[in-house]
Amino acid sequence: MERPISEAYFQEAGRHIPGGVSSPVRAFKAVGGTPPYLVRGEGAYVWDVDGNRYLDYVLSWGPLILGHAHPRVLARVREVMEGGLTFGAPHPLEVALAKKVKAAYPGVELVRFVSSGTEATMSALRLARGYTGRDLIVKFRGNYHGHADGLLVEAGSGALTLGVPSSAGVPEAYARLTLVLEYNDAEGLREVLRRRGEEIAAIIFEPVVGNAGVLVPTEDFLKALHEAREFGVLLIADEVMTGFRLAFGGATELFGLKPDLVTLGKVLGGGLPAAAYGGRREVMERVAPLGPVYQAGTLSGNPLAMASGLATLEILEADPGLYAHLEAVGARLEAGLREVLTRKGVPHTINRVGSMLTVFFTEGPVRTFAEARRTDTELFKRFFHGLLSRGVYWPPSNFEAAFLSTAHGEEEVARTLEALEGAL
Ligand SMILES: Cc1ncc(COP(=O)(O)O)c(C=O)c1O
Ligand SMILES: N[C@H](C=O)CCC(=O)O
Repeated sequence: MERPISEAYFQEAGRHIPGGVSSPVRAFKAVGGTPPYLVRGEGAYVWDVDGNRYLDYVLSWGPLILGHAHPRVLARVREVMEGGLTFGAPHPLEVALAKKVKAAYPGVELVRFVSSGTEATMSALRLARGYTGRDLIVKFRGNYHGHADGLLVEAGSGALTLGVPSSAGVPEAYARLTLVLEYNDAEGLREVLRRRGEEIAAIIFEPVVGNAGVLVPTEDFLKALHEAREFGVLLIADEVMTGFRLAFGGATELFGLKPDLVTLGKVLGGGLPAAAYGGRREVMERVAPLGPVYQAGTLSGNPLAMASGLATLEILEADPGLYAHLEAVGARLEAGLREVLTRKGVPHTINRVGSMLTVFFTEGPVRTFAEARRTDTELFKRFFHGLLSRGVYWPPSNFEAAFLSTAHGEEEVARTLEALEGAL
């Protein structure tokens, strides 16, 4: 598969944009080679400028749960666009989308829209600090919550892939306010709560981790997280990746979580930049203009993003069978990958929840960040390029989740397994 036009663009981009990309994970640093310049998508497939077609498991890193260019989503965006792009004023679609969020997350009494997951988590933490009057926060090793200072401490995703999990430019004094614990270490968490619980404003966590590859929470870990509330600590479920993906009510619904605040993004915007944070009225009433915690955004609640998000959520809400489809196709893909890798004698562990999946190239179990790092990244590179050259676009790092959309089905699973056989 040749990509001369993508290669020329990437070379030129490097002269104008750091690393040639607008977000580091796109640069293929973990796997080498040139990223395809994607210019068109339809359903489960994307096309690059060179005319190559790929089966897409990146799906813009999660938002496109209905696949690319869903006709009803595009139609709604077009219709709203005709009236203008943005007003910087309240818009009826914000009200409609807020109601949808509340229907999906019964614990959310008030919700504020922002434009990225980073803004959502950053704002939720500011709110938690403003509400509790405490400074410390807790996060987990290998979890990624966007690139706000204080959250870029032992972070997952691109930060982990590029080996800079604790970013330069984050003042040490600031990083010291972030306590980093092991994901799935319930006893470690309990111990910290006993010692410092009364200084901690909030615990932020990925309910199913996607940013160290997929890690599934243990029951005891989820229990320990909820015990934090006995110390007056706010629990923030970062559902930017899992929200509306694992179920309509995300991981909160799937695992029966009771967070004080939830952060959302990705699927919420249906492919345009929308994100949100929300929770109990008493906490959310501290946000300006009701309360003293300031947070604002020129394009927050942008009508186009509200329209694509609303159209996406309406489709998901109207047909619960879509989640059953994602689960069935996910299970089929998982079983097929396992069968091929086992038959070829490749050591592996597959972690999957619904439509999020990672193949780690190590014996399992893989429940923690340390276990995830045991994956054979050299083997992953060959897996990735073996698939890419056969027209299957897998996330270009082992520390990411592959996503399915409702447009993925039996045919796509078969195509993937065939590509894997060829690659191996
Ligand atoms: C769990 C989680 N939280 C927060 C973010 C940050 O979102 P964004 O990239 O929209 O800033 C991401 C993804 O980037 C994420 O996966
Ligand atoms: N893992 C990240 C978000 O979920 C990938 C997106 C990015 O950093 O560009």
